[in-house]
Amino acid sequence: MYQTILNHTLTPSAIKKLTLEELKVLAQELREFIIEVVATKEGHLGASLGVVELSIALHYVFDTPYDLLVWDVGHQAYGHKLLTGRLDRFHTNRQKDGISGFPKREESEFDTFGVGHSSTSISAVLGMAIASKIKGNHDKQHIAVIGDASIAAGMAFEGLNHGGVSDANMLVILNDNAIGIDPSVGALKDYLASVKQGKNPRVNNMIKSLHFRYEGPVDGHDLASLIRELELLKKAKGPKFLHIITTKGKGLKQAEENQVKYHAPGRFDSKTGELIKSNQTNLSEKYQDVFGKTLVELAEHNKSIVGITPAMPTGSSMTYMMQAFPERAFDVGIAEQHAVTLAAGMATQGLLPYCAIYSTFLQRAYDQIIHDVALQKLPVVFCIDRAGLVGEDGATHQGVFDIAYLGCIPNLVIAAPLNEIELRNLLYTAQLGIDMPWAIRYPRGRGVMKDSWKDNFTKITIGNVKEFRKGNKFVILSTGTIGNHVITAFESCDNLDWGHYHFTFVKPLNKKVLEEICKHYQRVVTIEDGVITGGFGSLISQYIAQYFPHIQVENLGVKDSFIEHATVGEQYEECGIDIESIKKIIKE
Ligand SMILES: Cc1ncc(C[n+]2csc(CCOP(=O)(O)OP(=O)(O)O)c2C)c(N)n1
Ligand SMILES: CC(=O)[C@@H](O)[C@H](O)COP(=O)(O)O
Ligand SMILES: [Mg+2]
Repeated sequence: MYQTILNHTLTPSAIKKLTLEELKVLAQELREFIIEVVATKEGHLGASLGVVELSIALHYVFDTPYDLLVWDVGHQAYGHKLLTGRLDRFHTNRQKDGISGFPKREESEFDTFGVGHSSTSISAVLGMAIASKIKGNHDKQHIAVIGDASIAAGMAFEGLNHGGVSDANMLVILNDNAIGIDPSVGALKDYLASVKQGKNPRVNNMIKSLHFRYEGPVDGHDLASLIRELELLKKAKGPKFLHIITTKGKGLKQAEENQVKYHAPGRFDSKTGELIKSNQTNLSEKYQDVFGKTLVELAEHNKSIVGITPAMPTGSSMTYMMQAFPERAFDVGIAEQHAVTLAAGMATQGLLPYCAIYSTFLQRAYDQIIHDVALQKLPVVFCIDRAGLVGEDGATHQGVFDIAYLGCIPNLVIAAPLNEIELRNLLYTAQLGIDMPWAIRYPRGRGVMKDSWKDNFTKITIGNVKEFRKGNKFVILSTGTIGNHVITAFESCDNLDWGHYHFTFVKPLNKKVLEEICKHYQRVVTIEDGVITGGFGSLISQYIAQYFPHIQVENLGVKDSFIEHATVGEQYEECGIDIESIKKIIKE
């Protein structure tokens, strides 16, 4: 790997001394460096490649970190990280104790706002700009870089709506590459496309009508034009908007041609760009695919089923439903709140929406779950993907809160299958007829079944608890796929006096079985791959404290802290819910 201009001493003040030609070389080197590292260390690729010139131009023109720069989502900020003193550590990106894959305030003074969930940047910079004004600082600039998919979210519009009537020194840069993770959707996308084609000057009016000074569209890979525009906007006061056009994956042929796959491609050959295929054979199915394929099977027979995803068709495997029943499957863009209330509206009219949302992003739609769905007891099936620990995306993306935030909502069934077959049967059972919403949570990654999971469907009884082991003194109660760790741990421990029960349902909790368990055992250990406070462990502990106060309970799961980026295995270990930790508990 060579660097001439890009090197560890490079800082924004050094960048300012470079000529335009040198900046162009820097752009080339930055791309090569990102490609080389991401090829082996993995991570998000296409988005960062697309904003290489923008990253350089921003640090060249603005006085960062004095001027405050916020990257929306932050998956495109690798160039920014490399230009702000993190080149030496970039190979640790997303690894345990390494740098985060997203901007993070404690990591660098150049990371002015922690990000990971989309569409927060405009509100954040407006808040900063208003604070600067109140503190009497009128020359500071506050810049949000937001993508075309992220700007379509309600929250971004709320920020624009407020920003337009402020006289805050804010600059919103729309990085328009016409794609999110999957192709962008919605009317705004069409609107932006027509502006690019020069057909529709109305978009200027749309932004202008919100009282922003509008500039663009500008070629976001043309450094000279970018610098020129930014220099002009730097001098201007008040709310400003710059529309730039870029290509996601710019500079790597495959990433430009297959933008969905190269959003976060996994390992690839840095020279050829070809993906490196795993040589593992006989892999279990991914939970997302069990969901996606089962949904199609169910939808073939049950005409009331519809599918909804907010901007994650590939990630959630809603793509299967979209291909099989295009008129019954909806990608609504980054709009979790809308997705949930849309589902509620459909449910009032007799449809059965399967609303697939990552656990972490469902947090956005909390009020809608309570107010629009549960309160009205509407039959919506929340298919909560990426529930539990998610690995390298880290603290912003952990799906560890859902049991806690859903557990307190009345009129809601919460299920956590043990494996692919149970997930499939829960999806099946939900469409047999439900009189309230269901939430079915399942994790990122692959299942545990070595044989086919595509068995005949079996109805699951609400409140189902499965006894895996009978013991006499001690018992482990698990919910969800983490129960497989318990099963494996017991396989290598003989003659133990431990029992093990898997609770398919966290809500309603099967009190009858729980009572029998409590009468039989003296010590209870609960385990879950989510937060203990408010989670499965808390619910069990509450029950036991009330009715069997003599029983000793220990809760395993995520304690009161955010779990940072690492492999999922390392995160399990950190939380004490990996197989070895469980073995230790049962042996000791
Ligand atoms: C609230 C929320 N929902 C979904 C996501 C998942 N997500 C991450 S990046 C992304 C697409 C962003 O597209 P865009 O804003 O156009 O940026 P680009 O990747 O094209 O640079 C999505 C849907 C998220 N981070 N936050
Ligand atoms: C940046 C972002 O939010 C997504 O790209 C996320 O990283 C996707 O996660 P999965 O890899 O689990 O689909
Ligand atoms: Mg985009």
